[in-house]
Amino acid sequence: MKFFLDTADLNEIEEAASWGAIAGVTTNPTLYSRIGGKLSDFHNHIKRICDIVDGPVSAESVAMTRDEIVRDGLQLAEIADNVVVKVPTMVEGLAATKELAKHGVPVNMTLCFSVPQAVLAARAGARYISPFIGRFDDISEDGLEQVANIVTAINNYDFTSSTVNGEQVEIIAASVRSANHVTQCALMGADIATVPFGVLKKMVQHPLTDRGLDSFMKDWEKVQNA
Ligand SMILES: O=C(CO)[C@@H](O)[C@H](O)[C@H](O)[C@H](O)COP(=O)(O)O
Repeated sequence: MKFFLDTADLNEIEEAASWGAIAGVTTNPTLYSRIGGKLSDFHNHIKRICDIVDGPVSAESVAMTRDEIVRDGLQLAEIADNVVVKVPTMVEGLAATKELAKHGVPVNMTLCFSVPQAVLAARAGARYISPFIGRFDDISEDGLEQVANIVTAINNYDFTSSTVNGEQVEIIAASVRSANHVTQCALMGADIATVPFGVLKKMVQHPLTDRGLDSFMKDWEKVQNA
């Protein structure tokens, strides 16, 4: 399983990259607005992220029609070799994904909430598919179960004939809110979990690690004073 960082914050990306923990970054319009991002600086900002991270960096198109998404996507793909264009799972998005894949541009189909949406995304040539966990939990449904169904359905088939360079489509579990979400995603075989920095920090922690470390340090002090 790989981890992407779900943020547009350069400090968080630099810190997490220094831990050797992340294989990529995902951003979205909300995350960019959260850091006070400006439209005029968007492409430069994505470039800065691409310079820090040695792996795919998802940048979202906010266009709504096929042609606009394709135009937007081709421009985003020009920013750096590791840009992945994020496209919403909708009819225009599927058509744009097919077109972008033909141009050799990898697409991450986002806002995916069902097995049929995921299979359609894979057929259209998406390189990544992002089902959301937390948003289901927000409406009192089981987000983990939905993502597990999508992982199973996608793994039932070979979609390599549709993707750029015949690469295998990968599932990015998104809207991850807790370390337990990560545990369950790993057990169900999700390829990637994209996690906010706060969740990444919690993933490192365990109270028994802290307790064990504390007792080792105390015993080592005894050794020094013996
Ligand atoms: O779609 C992807 C990754 O491909 C993510 O960036 C996705 O937009 C985010 O995980 C979600 O928007 C965050 O969701 P939430 O925790 O705010 O509900």
